[in-house]
Order: sequence, then structure tokens, then C-alpha cells
Amino acid sequence: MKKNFSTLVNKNTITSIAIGGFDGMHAAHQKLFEKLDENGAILSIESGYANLTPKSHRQEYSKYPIYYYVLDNIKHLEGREFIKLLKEEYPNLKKIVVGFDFCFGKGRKNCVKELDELFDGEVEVLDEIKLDDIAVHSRVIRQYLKDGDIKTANKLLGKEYKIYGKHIKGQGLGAKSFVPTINLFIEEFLLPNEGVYATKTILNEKEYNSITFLGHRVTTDGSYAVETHILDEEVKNEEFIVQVKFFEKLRDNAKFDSFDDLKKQILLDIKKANLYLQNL
Ligand SMILES: Cc1cc2nc3c(=O)[nH]c(=O)nc-3n(C[C@H](O)[C@H](O)[C@H](O)COP(=O)(O)O)c2cc1C
Ligand SMILES: Nc1ncnc2c1ncn2[C@@H]1O[C@H](COP(=O)(O)OP(=O)(O)O)[C@@H](O)[C@H]1O
Repeated sequence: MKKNFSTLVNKNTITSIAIGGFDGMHAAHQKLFEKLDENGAILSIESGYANLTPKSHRQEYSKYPIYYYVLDNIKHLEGREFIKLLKEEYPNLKKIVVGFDFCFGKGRKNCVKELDELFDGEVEVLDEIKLDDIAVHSRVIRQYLKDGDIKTANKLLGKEYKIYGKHIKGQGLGAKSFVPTINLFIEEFLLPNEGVYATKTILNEKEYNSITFLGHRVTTDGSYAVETHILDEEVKNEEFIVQVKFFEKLRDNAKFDSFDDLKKQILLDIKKANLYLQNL
């Protein structure tokens, strides 16, 4: 995980900023960052809803330092006061980059026109960025993930959707009756819908092809689980923090009449995942 280094960068050196929520650090956000100069910074306004790239993971996706502001602490400011705050915080600020739908100040009364009027430097506003006619927004990406359409979500993200989890103890059934899995406890990250996915799993900075099941284990104890099986290799995971990148949904969750039937299906899933990941 890349450490947040904004605390190491003196705000006096910052000459350009991009402002927004930036959950996902998706393809449109990256287009905004391209407009920053070498002394650029990202101002991330925390609304508390981020679940694609929770705050502690956002720095991983940009070389620019990220400064966080809690929305509840600034939303009472009138537009003019918000701009004043920016000028005080970043005394050498010359340029602000935002997207077409950026609004600010109490009641979100001010948008790009007012930004241009109130800020005495350069304001660059990007038109709505679309990919294959789909507008790139974090809410749109969340919906594709909830629908299990990983391919489209990844296209809009500009990278594979990745979650971080904590390795926890499973039912102890996997290695005995099915295949060995790393059971994960996920906090903060949005999970794609229930089913089986072709994934890559990062353990101790090494990336392995893997298959991941998310959902209620309707065939066994019925509880909700996130489990990853590493393909092709026997690994003894000693890592507490595990990263999983999603590539493709292979099938929906299902209830099987016997453990044997589930095991047969899991072996088929593994073949499919291998084929998919080897042909990337
Ligand atoms: C590739 C894969 C697919 C799975 N598919 C299903 C499924 O469709 N339905 C289900 O009830 N459980 C499914 N499971 C979960 C198994 O029930 C689970 O791995 C087993 O209960 C072992 O759990 P444990 O690791 O906690 O011991 C799947 C697991 C894997 C690895
Ligand atoms: N598809 C897009 N095209 C252009 N600008 C965008 C787009 N999505 C977000 N932005 C801009 O990026 C910044 C962060 O926006 P944010 O509201 O966090 O994104 P999202 O719409 O994905 O939730 C804002 O300045 C916003 O106007």
C-alpha cells in the first residue's frame, strides 16, 4: 500500500489542485489529474460514502499528494468563504481543475460558473467524460459492480477493481471437502454481487491467479463469506492483509444437493478461471 505522503508536502508549494470526492480514482478522475502541473495536489472531500477506494487506499492511485477535507466540516461555508479557505491553505494556488458537475459552498449553490467568478486564477473545467458512451462516475461503477459486470466496471475504473481484506478463520471445510481457501473479512469496500469470480490475489506483494467466491454458503452453513482459492500453487498464507483484484464473473451463487455436486462444480469453475486468466 502506498503511504499517504500529503503530510510531507508543504502546502505552500502547491500551485494547482483538482477538487472532488474521488471515490474510485477512476478514469475520469485520472483525466482531471492530467491537467495538474508538477506541483499539483488532489483535494478529496470526504462525504463518508466512499467504498470503491476508501480514504486510506486512495493515494495508491496517484502520484499527486492527496489532502482530505471532511464535508461536514466545510459544507456550512458560503462559496466565497470556501475559495478564501483554499487561498489561505494554498497561498501559491494558480489553477483549479474540476469536472462539469462540480458544485460547492453551502447548499451546493455555487457551480463552475461561480468558481470562475470567485477564483482569481485559472479554472479548467472538463466536459463529462464517457467511455463507449457510458458516463464515468463512481455511482455508475458501483451499479456495475452490484450487477456483477466487472468488465464494464473495470473499463470505467481504468484498472481492475481491487479490495483489501483481513485473513480470518473459515469453517475448516474447504481443504477437507472442497478446495483450500483464504477466508476474508472485508470492511469499507463495496463487494460485487454473490457469485464466483476470476481474480488475482496479492499476498506479500506477490500476485497469484485465483478464484473467489462471494456470498452466502447456501450449500454448507448459510453464512456470508468471501473466500479465495489460489490456482496452481500451494500457498501457506501468513499475511493478514490480502488484496483481491476482480477480472470476470464466472457464475452466480448456487445451492447444491450434496457436497460432491458442489465440489464437481468448483473444479469446473477452476478450469474456467484458469482458462480466462491464462488468456488475458
Ligand atoms: C470456487 C468456489 C465456488 C463456490 N461456490 C459455492 C456455491 O455456489 N454455493 C455455496 O454454497 N458455496 C460455494 N462455495 C463455498 C464453499 O461452500 C466453501 O468453500 C466451503 O463451505 C468451505 O468453507 P471454509 O473455507 O470456510 O471451510 C464456493 C467456494 C469456492 C472456492
Ligand atoms: N465523468 C466525468 N467527467 C468529467 N469530470 C468528472 C467526471 N466524473 C467526475 N468528474 C469530476 O471529478 C471530480 C470528482 O468528482 P466526484 O463527484 O468525486 O466523481 P463521481 O462523479 O465519480 O462521484 C469533480 O470535479 C467532478 O466534477
